Amino acid sequence: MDTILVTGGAGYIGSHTTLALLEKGYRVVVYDNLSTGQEDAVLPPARLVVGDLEDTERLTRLMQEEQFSAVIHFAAHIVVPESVQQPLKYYSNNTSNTTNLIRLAAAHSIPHFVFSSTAAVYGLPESSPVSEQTQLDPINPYGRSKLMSEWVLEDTAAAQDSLRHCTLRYFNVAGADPQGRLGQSTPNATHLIKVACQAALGKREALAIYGTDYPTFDGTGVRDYIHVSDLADVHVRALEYLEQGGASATLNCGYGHGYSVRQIADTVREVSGVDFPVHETQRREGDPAELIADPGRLQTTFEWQPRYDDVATIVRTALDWERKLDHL
Ligand SMILES: NC(=O)c1ccc[n+]([C@@H]2O[C@H](COP(=O)([O-])OP(=O)(O)OC[C@H]3O[C@@H](n4cnc5c(N)ncnc54)[C@H](O)[C@@H]3O)[C@@H](O)[C@H]2O)c1
Ligand SMILES: O=c1ccn([C@@H]2O[C@H](COP(=O)(O)OP(=O)(O)O[C@H]3O[C@H](CO)[C@@H](O)[C@H](O)[C@H]3O)[C@@H](O)[C@H]2O)c(=O)[nH]1
Repeated sequence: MDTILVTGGAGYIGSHTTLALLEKGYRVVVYDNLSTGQEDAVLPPARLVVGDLEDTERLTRLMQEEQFSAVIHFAAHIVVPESVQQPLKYYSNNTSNTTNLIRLAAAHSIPHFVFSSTAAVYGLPESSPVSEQTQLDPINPYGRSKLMSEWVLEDTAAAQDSLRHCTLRYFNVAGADPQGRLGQSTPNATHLIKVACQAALGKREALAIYGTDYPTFDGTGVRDYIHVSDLADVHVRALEYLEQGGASATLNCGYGHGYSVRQIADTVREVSGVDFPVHETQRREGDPAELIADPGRLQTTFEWQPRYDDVATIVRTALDWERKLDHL
Protein backbone atom coordinates (compact mmCIF):
# COMPACT_ATOMS: atom_id res chain seq x y z
CA MET A 1 0.00 0.00 0.00
CA ASP A 2 1.13 3.54 -0.70
CA THR A 3 3.04 5.43 1.97
CA ILE A 4 2.11 9.06 2.60
CA LEU A 5 4.29 11.68 4.28
CA VAL A 6 2.06 13.85 6.49
CA THR A 7 3.83 16.94 7.84
CA GLY A 8 2.08 18.44 10.86
CA GLY A 9 0.24 15.16 11.39
CA ALA A 10 0.34 15.56 15.18
CA GLY A 11 -1.79 18.72 14.92
CA TYR A 12 -5.54 19.19 14.79
CA ILE A 13 -6.38 18.70 11.10
CA GLY A 14 -3.32 16.56 10.31
CA SER A 15 -4.17 13.99 13.01
CA HIS A 16 -7.76 13.60 11.76
CA THR A 17 -6.47 13.21 8.20
CA THR A 18 -3.90 10.62 9.30
CA LEU A 19 -6.73 8.63 10.88
CA ALA A 20 -8.80 8.86 7.67
CA LEU A 21 -5.79 7.68 5.63
CA LEU A 22 -5.15 4.73 7.99
CA GLU A 23 -8.80 3.74 7.70
CA LYS A 24 -8.40 3.67 3.91
CA GLY A 25 -5.39 1.37 4.26
CA TYR A 26 -2.58 3.84 3.53
CA ARG A 27 0.71 3.67 5.41
CA VAL A 28 1.39 7.03 7.06
CA VAL A 29 4.61 8.63 8.24
CA VAL A 30 3.99 11.79 10.28
CA TYR A 31 6.77 14.39 10.41
CA ASP A 32 6.16 16.92 13.19
CA ASN A 33 8.24 18.98 15.61
CA LEU A 34 5.45 18.83 18.25
CA SER A 35 5.53 22.64 18.62
CA THR A 36 1.72 22.73 18.78
CA GLY A 37 1.00 19.08 17.97
CA GLN A 38 0.74 16.22 20.46
CA GLU A 39 2.51 12.88 20.27
CA ASP A 40 -0.61 10.95 21.36
CA ALA A 41 -2.64 12.47 18.50
CA VAL A 42 -0.62 10.28 16.12
CA LEU A 43 -2.65 7.10 16.33
CA PRO A 44 -1.06 3.72 15.57
CA PRO A 45 -0.02 2.27 13.21
CA ALA A 46 1.12 5.66 11.87
CA ARG A 47 4.86 6.20 12.34
CA LEU A 48 5.81 9.47 14.06
CA VAL A 49 9.14 11.06 13.18
CA VAL A 50 9.81 14.01 15.47
CA GLY A 51 11.67 16.57 13.41
CA ASP A 52 11.56 20.13 12.14
CA LEU A 53 10.84 21.17 8.57
CA GLU A 54 13.94 23.32 8.78
CA ASP A 55 16.04 20.13 9.06
CA THR A 56 16.32 19.39 5.35
CA GLU A 57 19.02 16.74 5.93
CA ARG A 58 16.61 14.78 8.12
CA LEU A 59 13.85 15.14 5.54
CA THR A 60 16.19 14.06 2.77
CA ARG A 61 17.16 10.92 4.72
CA LEU A 62 13.49 10.18 5.36
CA MET A 63 12.65 10.53 1.66
CA GLN A 64 15.53 8.19 0.78
CA GLU A 65 14.46 5.67 3.42
CA GLU A 66 10.75 5.59 2.47
CA GLN A 67 9.12 5.46 -0.95
CA PHE A 68 6.51 8.18 -0.49
CA SER A 69 3.74 8.31 -3.08
CA ALA A 70 2.51 11.68 -1.79
CA VAL A 71 3.15 14.50 0.65
CA ILE A 72 0.28 16.09 2.56
CA HIS A 73 1.66 19.27 4.04
CA PHE A 74 -0.11 20.67 7.13
CA ALA A 75 2.85 21.87 9.23
CA ALA A 76 2.67 25.65 9.67
CA HIS A 77 2.19 28.46 12.13
CA ILE A 78 -1.46 29.46 12.12
CA VAL A 79 -2.18 32.40 14.45
CA VAL A 80 -3.10 35.52 12.44
CA PRO A 81 -2.38 38.26 15.07
CA GLU A 82 0.97 36.64 15.86
CA SER A 83 1.82 36.76 12.14
CA VAL A 84 1.36 40.55 12.21
CA GLN A 85 3.74 40.87 15.18
CA GLN A 86 6.29 38.31 14.01
CA PRO A 87 6.05 38.17 10.20
CA LEU A 88 9.43 36.50 9.70
CA LYS A 89 8.37 33.57 11.88
CA TYR A 90 5.52 33.02 9.40
CA TYR A 91 7.50 33.62 6.21
CA SER A 92 10.25 31.27 7.49
CA ASN A 93 7.98 28.40 8.45
CA ASN A 94 5.07 28.76 6.05
CA THR A 95 6.91 29.95 2.93
CA SER A 96 10.61 29.16 3.19
CA ASN A 97 10.24 25.73 4.86
CA THR A 98 7.39 24.89 2.50
CA THR A 99 9.54 25.85 -0.50
CA ASN A 100 12.27 23.51 0.76
CA LEU A 101 9.76 20.71 1.22
CA ILE A 102 8.43 21.18 -2.33
CA ARG A 103 12.03 21.22 -3.64
CA LEU A 104 12.81 17.94 -1.83
CA ALA A 105 9.56 16.31 -2.96
CA ALA A 106 10.36 17.25 -6.58
CA ALA A 107 13.98 16.09 -6.24
CA HIS A 108 12.82 12.69 -4.91
CA SER A 109 10.20 12.38 -7.66
CA ILE A 110 7.30 12.21 -5.22
CA PRO A 111 4.43 12.56 -7.69
CA HIS A 112 1.64 14.09 -5.58
CA PHE A 113 1.54 17.04 -3.17
CA VAL A 114 -1.51 18.20 -1.18
CA PHE A 115 -1.15 21.61 0.46
CA SER A 116 -3.12 23.17 3.35
CA SER A 117 -4.03 26.66 2.29
CA THR A 118 -6.64 28.98 3.72
CA ALA A 119 -9.53 31.32 2.98
CA ALA A 120 -7.22 34.01 4.38
CA VAL A 121 -5.71 34.25 0.85
CA TYR A 122 -8.88 36.14 -0.18
CA GLY A 123 -8.49 38.87 2.46
CA LEU A 124 -11.71 40.89 2.70
CA PRO A 125 -13.68 39.62 -0.31
CA GLU A 126 -16.31 42.00 -1.66
CA SER A 127 -18.82 39.35 -2.65
CA SER A 128 -20.09 36.12 -1.12
CA PRO A 129 -19.90 33.17 -1.57
CA VAL A 130 -16.22 33.12 -2.46
CA SER A 131 -15.19 31.11 -5.53
CA GLU A 132 -11.62 30.18 -6.45
CA GLN A 133 -11.68 32.99 -9.07
CA THR A 134 -12.26 35.65 -6.39
CA GLN A 135 -9.42 38.14 -6.22
CA LEU A 136 -6.52 37.02 -4.04
CA ASP A 137 -5.71 39.83 -1.64
CA PRO A 138 -4.47 38.57 1.75
CA ILE A 139 -4.32 41.28 4.42
CA ASN A 140 -1.91 39.72 6.91
CA PRO A 141 1.46 37.89 6.84
CA TYR A 142 -0.25 34.55 7.60
CA GLY A 143 -2.41 34.76 4.46
CA ARG A 144 0.49 36.10 2.38
CA SER A 145 2.87 33.40 3.57
CA LYS A 146 0.33 30.78 2.45
CA LEU A 147 -0.40 32.44 -0.90
CA MET A 148 3.31 32.59 -1.74
CA SER A 149 3.56 28.87 -1.05
CA GLU A 150 0.57 28.24 -3.29
CA TRP A 151 2.45 29.98 -6.10
CA VAL A 152 5.70 28.09 -5.44
CA LEU A 153 3.78 24.82 -5.65
CA GLU A 154 1.79 25.81 -8.73
CA ASP A 155 4.87 27.01 -10.63
CA THR A 156 6.95 23.97 -9.65
CA ALA A 157 4.21 21.56 -10.73
CA ALA A 158 3.76 23.49 -14.00
CA ALA A 159 7.48 23.13 -14.74
CA GLN A 160 7.75 19.46 -13.74
CA ASP A 161 5.29 17.08 -15.44
CA SER A 162 5.90 14.37 -12.83
CA LEU A 163 4.52 16.53 -9.97
CA ARG A 164 0.80 17.24 -9.55
CA HIS A 165 -0.83 19.01 -6.62
CA CYS A 166 -4.08 19.81 -4.86
CA THR A 167 -4.15 23.09 -3.00
CA LEU A 168 -6.99 23.08 -0.48
CA ARG A 169 -8.22 26.43 0.83
CA TYR A 170 -9.91 25.64 4.12
CA PHE A 171 -12.63 27.88 5.49
CA ASN A 172 -13.36 27.53 9.25
CA VAL A 173 -12.48 24.09 10.54
CA ALA A 174 -14.26 22.88 13.69
CA GLY A 175 -15.55 19.84 15.56
CA ALA A 176 -13.84 16.58 16.51
CA ASP A 177 -13.78 12.92 15.51
CA PRO A 178 -17.38 11.68 16.06
CA GLN A 179 -15.99 8.54 17.74
CA GLY A 180 -14.08 10.64 20.27
CA ARG A 181 -10.61 9.42 19.29
CA LEU A 182 -9.22 12.88 18.40
CA GLY A 183 -10.06 16.57 18.68
CA GLN A 184 -8.54 20.01 18.95
CA SER A 185 -6.09 19.88 21.83
CA THR A 186 -4.03 23.04 21.26
CA PRO A 187 -3.86 25.02 24.51
CA ASN A 188 -4.93 28.70 24.20
CA ALA A 189 -6.85 28.04 20.99
CA THR A 190 -8.68 31.12 19.69
CA HIS A 191 -11.22 29.47 17.37
CA LEU A 192 -14.82 30.48 18.07
CA ILE A 193 -16.42 27.04 18.50
CA LYS A 194 -13.66 25.78 20.79
CA VAL A 195 -13.76 28.96 22.89
CA ALA A 196 -17.58 28.83 23.17
CA CYS A 197 -17.42 25.15 24.25
CA GLN A 198 -14.84 26.05 26.88
CA ALA A 199 -17.16 28.82 28.18
CA ALA A 200 -20.04 26.32 28.35
CA LEU A 201 -17.89 23.91 30.37
CA GLY A 202 -16.70 26.62 32.78
CA LYS A 203 -13.11 26.55 31.48
CA ARG A 204 -13.46 30.21 30.54
CA GLU A 205 -15.51 32.85 32.29
CA ALA A 206 -17.34 34.03 29.18
CA LEU A 207 -17.42 34.20 25.41
CA ALA A 208 -16.48 37.57 23.89
CA ILE A 209 -18.31 38.49 20.68
CA TYR A 210 -15.93 40.52 18.52
CA GLY A 211 -18.18 43.08 16.86
CA THR A 212 -21.95 43.42 16.65
CA ASP A 213 -22.08 46.12 13.95
CA TYR A 214 -21.12 44.08 10.88
CA PRO A 215 -23.36 44.33 7.80
CA THR A 216 -24.72 40.82 8.45
CA PHE A 217 -28.25 39.77 9.39
CA ASP A 218 -27.60 39.97 13.15
CA GLY A 219 -24.53 42.24 13.17
CA THR A 220 -21.98 39.53 14.07
CA GLY A 221 -19.39 37.83 11.83
CA VAL A 222 -20.55 34.98 9.60
CA ARG A 223 -18.34 31.99 8.75
CA ASP A 224 -18.57 28.70 6.87
CA TYR A 225 -17.74 26.00 9.47
CA ILE A 226 -16.58 22.65 8.04
CA HIS A 227 -16.37 19.56 10.26
CA VAL A 228 -12.77 18.38 10.64
CA SER A 229 -13.66 14.76 9.73
CA ASP A 230 -15.27 15.94 6.49
CA LEU A 231 -12.14 17.94 5.75
CA ALA A 232 -9.98 14.88 6.52
CA ASP A 233 -12.07 12.96 4.00
CA VAL A 234 -11.46 15.70 1.39
CA HIS A 235 -7.72 14.96 1.70
CA VAL A 236 -8.30 11.27 1.03
CA ARG A 237 -10.37 12.22 -2.03
CA ALA A 238 -7.60 14.58 -3.16
CA LEU A 239 -5.10 11.70 -3.08
CA GLU A 240 -7.48 9.36 -4.92
CA TYR A 241 -8.11 12.09 -7.52
CA LEU A 242 -4.37 12.58 -8.12
CA GLU A 243 -3.80 8.80 -8.22
CA GLN A 244 -6.49 8.56 -10.91
CA GLY A 245 -4.53 11.08 -13.01
CA GLY A 246 -6.45 14.24 -12.05
CA ALA A 247 -4.89 17.55 -13.08
CA SER A 248 -3.47 19.92 -10.46
CA ALA A 249 -6.28 21.84 -8.80
CA THR A 250 -6.98 24.53 -6.23
CA LEU A 251 -10.20 24.05 -4.31
CA ASN A 252 -12.19 25.86 -1.63
CA CYS A 253 -13.16 23.64 1.31
CA GLY A 254 -16.40 24.65 3.00
CA TYR A 255 -20.09 23.78 2.90
CA GLY A 256 -21.38 26.90 1.15
CA HIS A 257 -23.43 28.36 3.99
CA GLY A 258 -22.57 30.33 7.08
CA TYR A 259 -23.46 30.89 10.73
CA SER A 260 -23.11 34.08 12.74
CA VAL A 261 -21.25 34.29 16.04
CA ARG A 262 -24.60 34.66 17.82
CA GLN A 263 -25.97 31.54 16.09
CA ILE A 264 -22.90 29.58 17.17
CA ALA A 265 -23.29 30.82 20.76
CA ASP A 266 -26.97 29.81 20.71
CA THR A 267 -26.14 26.36 19.32
CA VAL A 268 -23.49 25.79 22.01
CA ARG A 269 -26.05 26.84 24.65
CA GLU A 270 -28.66 24.44 23.24
CA VAL A 271 -26.33 21.47 22.82
CA SER A 272 -24.61 21.91 26.20
CA GLY A 273 -27.69 23.01 28.14
CA VAL A 274 -25.57 25.75 29.77
CA ASP A 275 -26.45 29.44 29.55
CA PHE A 276 -22.86 30.77 29.73
CA PRO A 277 -22.16 34.53 29.81
CA VAL A 278 -21.47 36.39 26.54
CA HIS A 279 -19.82 39.83 26.37
CA GLU A 280 -20.17 42.01 23.31
CA THR A 281 -16.90 43.79 22.51
CA GLN A 282 -15.43 45.68 19.57
CA ARG A 283 -14.37 44.13 16.29
CA ARG A 284 -11.13 42.19 16.08
CA GLU A 285 -8.78 43.85 13.61
CA GLY A 286 -8.72 42.29 10.15
CA ASP A 287 -11.89 40.19 10.52
CA PRO A 288 -14.10 40.14 7.41
CA ALA A 289 -17.87 40.41 7.99
CA GLU A 290 -18.65 37.22 6.10
CA LEU A 291 -16.62 34.35 4.62
CA ILE A 292 -18.61 31.64 2.87
CA ALA A 293 -17.12 29.19 0.37
CA ASP A 294 -18.52 28.39 -3.01
CA PRO A 295 -17.85 24.62 -2.76
CA GLY A 296 -18.98 23.84 -6.33
CA ARG A 297 -15.51 23.01 -7.66
CA LEU A 298 -14.72 20.75 -4.68
CA GLN A 299 -17.98 18.84 -5.07
CA THR A 300 -17.71 18.33 -8.83
CA THR A 301 -13.94 17.70 -9.05
CA PHE A 302 -13.89 15.10 -6.27
CA GLU A 303 -17.54 13.98 -6.55
CA TRP A 304 -17.56 14.67 -2.84
CA GLN A 305 -20.48 14.99 -0.44
CA PRO A 306 -20.12 15.97 3.23
CA ARG A 307 -21.24 13.69 6.06
CA TYR A 308 -21.38 16.19 8.95
CA ASP A 309 -22.88 19.33 7.41
CA ASP A 310 -24.87 20.19 10.52
CA VAL A 311 -23.80 22.86 13.00
CA ALA A 312 -25.28 21.03 16.02
CA THR A 313 -23.19 17.94 15.13
CA ILE A 314 -20.07 20.08 14.79
CA VAL A 315 -20.72 21.63 18.21
CA ARG A 316 -21.66 18.32 19.86
CA THR A 317 -18.45 16.61 18.74
CA ALA A 318 -16.37 19.65 19.83
CA LEU A 319 -18.08 19.66 23.25
CA ASP A 320 -17.61 15.91 23.72
CA TRP A 321 -13.89 16.30 23.00
CA GLU A 322 -13.54 19.32 25.29
CA ARG A 323 -15.08 17.26 28.14
CA LYS A 324 -12.78 14.34 27.38
CA LEU A 325 -9.66 16.54 27.38
CA ASP A 326 -10.04 16.95 31.17
CA HIS A 327 -9.58 13.21 31.65
CA LEU A 328 -6.65 12.66 29.28
N1 LIG B 1 -7.59 25.39 11.84
C1 LIG B 1 -8.13 26.10 10.86
O1 LIG B 1 -9.28 26.60 10.97
C2 LIG B 1 -7.37 26.30 9.58
C3 LIG B 1 -7.97 27.07 8.58
C4 LIG B 1 -7.29 27.26 7.37
C5 LIG B 1 -6.06 26.63 7.16
N2 LIG B 1 -5.49 25.89 8.14
C6 LIG B 1 -4.18 25.25 7.86
O2 LIG B 1 -4.23 23.88 8.20
C7 LIG B 1 -2.96 23.41 8.63
C8 LIG B 1 -3.09 22.67 9.94
O3 LIG B 1 -3.66 23.54 10.92
P1 LIG B 1 -4.13 23.02 12.35
O4 LIG B 1 -5.33 23.82 12.74
O5 LIG B 1 -4.20 21.53 12.36
O6 LIG B 1 -2.90 23.53 13.25
P2 LIG B 1 -2.02 22.77 14.36
O7 LIG B 1 -1.19 23.83 15.01
O8 LIG B 1 -2.89 21.93 15.21
O9 LIG B 1 -1.12 21.82 13.46
C9 LIG B 1 0.12 22.23 12.89
C10 LIG B 1 1.12 21.11 13.13
O10 LIG B 1 2.36 21.42 12.47
C11 LIG B 1 3.45 21.18 13.36
N3 LIG B 1 4.53 22.08 12.91
C12 LIG B 1 4.51 23.43 12.84
N4 LIG B 1 5.68 23.89 12.36
C13 LIG B 1 6.48 22.81 12.13
C14 LIG B 1 7.81 22.63 11.65
N5 LIG B 1 8.58 23.68 11.33
N6 LIG B 1 8.29 21.38 11.53
C15 LIG B 1 7.53 20.30 11.87
N7 LIG B 1 6.27 20.40 12.35
C16 LIG B 1 5.74 21.64 12.47
C17 LIG B 1 2.89 21.47 14.74
O11 LIG B 1 3.60 20.85 15.79
C18 LIG B 1 1.46 20.91 14.62
O12 LIG B 1 1.40 19.55 14.94
C19 LIG B 1 -2.05 24.65 8.69
O13 LIG B 1 -1.25 24.67 7.54
C20 LIG B 1 -3.03 25.81 8.69
O14 LIG B 1 -2.48 26.96 8.09
C21 LIG B 1 -6.11 25.71 9.35
O1 LIG C 1 -13.68 34.42 20.96
C1 LIG C 1 -14.08 34.66 19.80
C2 LIG C 1 -13.48 34.07 18.67
C3 LIG C 1 -13.96 34.42 17.41
N1 LIG C 1 -15.01 35.30 17.27
C4 LIG C 1 -15.54 35.59 15.91
O2 LIG C 1 -15.90 34.34 15.34
C5 LIG C 1 -15.65 34.31 13.94
C6 LIG C 1 -14.68 33.16 13.64
O3 LIG C 1 -13.42 33.45 14.25
P1 LIG C 1 -12.24 32.34 14.41
O4 LIG C 1 -12.83 31.07 14.91
O5 LIG C 1 -11.15 32.98 15.21
O6 LIG C 1 -11.79 32.06 12.92
P2 LIG C 1 -11.31 33.07 11.77
O7 LIG C 1 -10.75 34.32 12.32
O8 LIG C 1 -12.46 33.20 10.81
O9 LIG C 1 -10.10 32.26 11.11
C7 LIG C 1 -10.12 30.85 10.87
O10 LIG C 1 -10.56 30.57 9.58
C8 LIG C 1 -9.71 31.10 8.55
C9 LIG C 1 -10.31 30.70 7.23
O11 LIG C 1 -11.62 31.19 7.10
C10 LIG C 1 -8.32 30.52 8.69
O12 LIG C 1 -7.49 31.12 7.75
C11 LIG C 1 -7.76 30.78 10.06
O13 LIG C 1 -6.53 30.10 10.18
C12 LIG C 1 -8.73 30.26 11.09
O14 LIG C 1 -8.27 30.61 12.38
C13 LIG C 1 -15.10 35.70 13.60
O15 LIG C 1 -16.18 36.50 13.17
C14 LIG C 1 -14.57 36.22 14.95
O16 LIG C 1 -14.59 37.62 15.04
C15 LIG C 1 -15.61 35.87 18.38
O17 LIG C 1 -16.55 36.67 18.26
N2 LIG C 1 -15.12 35.53 19.62
